Amino acid sequence: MDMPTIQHIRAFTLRGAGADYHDQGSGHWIDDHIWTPMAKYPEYRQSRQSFGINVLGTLLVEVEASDGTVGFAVTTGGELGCWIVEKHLARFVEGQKVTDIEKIWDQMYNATLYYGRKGIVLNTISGVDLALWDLLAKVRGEPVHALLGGPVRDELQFYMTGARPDLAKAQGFIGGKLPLHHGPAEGPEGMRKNLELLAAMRRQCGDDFWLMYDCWMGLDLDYATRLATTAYNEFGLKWIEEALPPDDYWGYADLRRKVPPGLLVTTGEHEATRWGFRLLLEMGCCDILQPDVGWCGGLTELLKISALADAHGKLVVPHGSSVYSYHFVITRHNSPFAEFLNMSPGADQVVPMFHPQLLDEPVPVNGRLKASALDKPGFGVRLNPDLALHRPHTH
Ligand SMILES: C[C@H](O)[C@H](O)[C@@H](O)[C@@H](O)C(=O)O
Ligand SMILES: [Mg+2]
Repeated sequence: MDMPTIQHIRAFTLRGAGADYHDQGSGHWIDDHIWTPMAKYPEYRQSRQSFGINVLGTLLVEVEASDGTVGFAVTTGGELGCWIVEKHLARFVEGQKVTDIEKIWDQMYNATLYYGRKGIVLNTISGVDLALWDLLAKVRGEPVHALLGGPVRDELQFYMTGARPDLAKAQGFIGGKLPLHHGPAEGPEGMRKNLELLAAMRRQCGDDFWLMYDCWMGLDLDYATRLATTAYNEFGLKWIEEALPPDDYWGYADLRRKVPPGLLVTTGEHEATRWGFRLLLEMGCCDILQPDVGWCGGLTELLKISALADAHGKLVVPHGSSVYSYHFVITRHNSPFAEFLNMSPGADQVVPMFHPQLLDEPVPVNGRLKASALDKPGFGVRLNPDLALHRPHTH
């Protein structure tokens, strides 16, 4: 079978939720006094949007093959990502066969090494890579998971991230991950509030339901150790997530040695490439790796990260990224469950994570998603045709 070639790559920006899921309206749980590394400044404590968590917006990458097939993907990247695609990466994509995914990835990564390695450049490479997997799978008329070796289980099971673990339990999820609202700058009073919230959720959810705290890089080693120890010993916290800044590999290794055996330390959503995750593994930083497939280098890189973690006996539970992680998780033995980020303002409705950008985006039913729900070509989603696309740059 002669494989078609990639004729065009186009990059667009989109505003308003979607892949840049922090870009929400006011009154949303995801922007309500959640602790961050900026929260030491009182003026940036109430709202993460106040310091710019949503400045990037969504990057939409579209790739069109010579047979007319179009693949696409969305991630966090906005206009910066558009520039990188149109002015730099396009030359490695156009003219290549739709099967040349590995070569394209290597050229995108090495050509941007002098200014990339992580952050917006890897977000952008991830977006291109996911669009290429969508395209190849559509050309072959298969779901992406079939190109990865196929499902290893009949269904996905999810924990839910949001302000209402009590509702997550009622909706059939296996656990609830809370955002942390207070940190070191708010002293003992803040610590007390963190523990009171967890205590209340434990009372409402019972003893067996998983409860986790997501600290979004915002703590120091001493505070994280004290919070984790009391939260585990008194309220059965299952894991403490992203307690420290991503570059503090040494801090994570210390935290993991200091916390009680049985409490899991997790991180990785702001880490990128197999080399970054190798550092997390070899320095003993965490028990579960949580790469975001739209930020770590895409599916091509996530497969490498996953194999490395598997050899170390570690789980890979990708940071919530909708269908882009579901097609991966269903095919990996060391990814036994997935994250579902609740994007309803009150964290009380199960709504598509990347709404309104993806049509046909599957959502968990009773906290689960049958593998068969992913059996459409590509990632199985369509771009909402009513969206206002903006192409800020061309090549
Ligand atoms: C809920 C957290 O503060 C973040 O907003 C969330 O995106 C991420 O850390 C997660 O693990 O879902
Ligand atoms: Mg997180």
